[in-house]
Amino acid sequence: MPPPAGLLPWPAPSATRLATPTRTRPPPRTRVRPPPPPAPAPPTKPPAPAPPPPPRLEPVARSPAAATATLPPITTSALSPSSATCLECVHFNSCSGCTHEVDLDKPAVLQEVENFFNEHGVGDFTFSRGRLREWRCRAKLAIRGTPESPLIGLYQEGTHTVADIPECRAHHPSINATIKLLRQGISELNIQPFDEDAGTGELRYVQMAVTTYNTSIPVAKRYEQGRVQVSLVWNSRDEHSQNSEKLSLLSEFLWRNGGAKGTVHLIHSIWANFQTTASNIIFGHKWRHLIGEKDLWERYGGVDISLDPYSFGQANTLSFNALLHKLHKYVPRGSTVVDLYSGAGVIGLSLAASKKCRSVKCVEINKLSKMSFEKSASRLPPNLGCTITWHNTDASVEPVHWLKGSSVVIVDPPRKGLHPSVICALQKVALSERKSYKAKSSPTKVNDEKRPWILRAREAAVQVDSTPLEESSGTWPETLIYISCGWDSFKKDCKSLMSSKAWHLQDAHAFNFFPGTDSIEVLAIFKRESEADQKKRKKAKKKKAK
Ligand SMILES: C[S@@+](CC[C@H](N)C(=O)[O-])C[C@H]1O[C@@H](n2cnc3c(N)ncnc32)[C@H](O)[C@@H]1O
Repeated sequence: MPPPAGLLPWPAPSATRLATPTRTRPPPRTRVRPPPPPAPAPPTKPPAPAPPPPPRLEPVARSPAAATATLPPITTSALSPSSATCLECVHFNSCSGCTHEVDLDKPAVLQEVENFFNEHGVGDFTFSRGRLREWRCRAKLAIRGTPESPLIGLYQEGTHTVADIPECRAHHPSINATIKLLRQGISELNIQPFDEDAGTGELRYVQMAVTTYNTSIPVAKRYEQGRVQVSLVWNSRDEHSQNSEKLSLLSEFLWRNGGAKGTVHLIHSIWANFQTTASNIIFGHKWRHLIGEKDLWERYGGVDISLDPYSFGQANTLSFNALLHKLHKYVPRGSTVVDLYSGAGVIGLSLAASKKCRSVKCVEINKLSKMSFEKSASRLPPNLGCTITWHNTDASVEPVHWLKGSSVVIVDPPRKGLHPSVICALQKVALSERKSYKAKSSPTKVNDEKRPWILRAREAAVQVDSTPLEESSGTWPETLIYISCGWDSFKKDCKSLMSSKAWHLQDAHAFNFFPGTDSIEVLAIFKRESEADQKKRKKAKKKKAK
């Protein structure tokens, strides 16, 4: 996945960090700026009126529904005029969030990605350019400076100096509007921004997450009018600490001016997180819901998904929906699915609802995602006939256990890619050793289970629906769907998976999840190679060699 949120990497299970940009954002690159305009030719006739400035938004703002249902992917050969593809952000020089100012519709890595897939036999690779500005629906921002002049933004390249970014072109407009209100509140209420060196101050970070799912307005307006779940990271132990009065005042200020009764209803809800450690870790363990609706709902892959502020959420809502739309096509109806690195189970739940899956197992290391999973599962249509489970465990420990009984495996790991043990398990179950795995590990009786981590995962599991899971079936994955935000790690993992001839790459698509950066999101579909397939391939190769 991604360049950091507000340009951070995927949050680690219990400790999300706003590390310096060199660690958390895409690797620094030479900044790409538009070439200077050519010198004007001597006028031969009266000059034409100056062209209008490029629109702030793309000509047609794509609604979430449009992104998921109707629009075909825009391939690299259908690029729009360059005027609409520039960043034009006043913060480009000081902010480390974006590395590219031009050609936002073609991340620099795209050509390499396309070549890689072509070389590996993928004929119909597609690239979906998505929305180029105002795409970021989740941001984590540091708050520094003084009450009179607060700085709300990202660290400058390689430093802990915060660049103030009120006019960020990547942020959803509601995030920028909320930042403006927050700045006003900090000044009016004399809130002390955090001082990292001294460890003093009150407000350390803010996380903003936009929901674009508001059924009381027409679909076409939902994206533009998204509302923000604001999480204030407060430098105290809890809500009873000395300075907590100011936290209440600040949240009341925000709600009065941007909440349900404000002139514009901008803010969905306000949360507090309490964090006092001297480290870079953004969030502490205590969360409190302060004002507004407690649950934030978004529509992903055709289902309602609840995302608590401590659960992982994708930054680019529209592009993620486009990816899900594509992904669903590769999952046969009636599949048994395992969703490794599942977060709150968005992918698994959406498949359970739309593909009549017989079972869906979600495996996630962050125990805090469990509540979001449960809430989302409670909104699935009744009588799906699918057993859906969510397990709080490390996917890299005994991964074969999770692959057993599934016809489709989905992996969506953090940027560093798959753990070697997961790659190894995927290779083994697809090759001859799968026979011995069958013999060794099925059917597993709960009573006989000696592995404490498996037992812990089972204890922490949530099961929806009462249909018994067909764990004992001898099924092993035939399809592997790999979603990646880390191109370099993906290439490495892809080569490992294919090197053993266990899997072959069938299809691949890329999505412009992070315009303005050199990161790209990849959806790759692998199929297990049967012995017959292998023989056929070898035969064809020999024939070609002759
Ligand atoms: C890129 S996110 C994908 C989340 C989910 N697929 C989604 O789209 O919402 C990666 C997820 O993997 C989880 N994760 C990281 N390491 C893990 C591990 N070793 N085992 C299981 N989950 C892990 C993270 O907590 C995070 O939720």
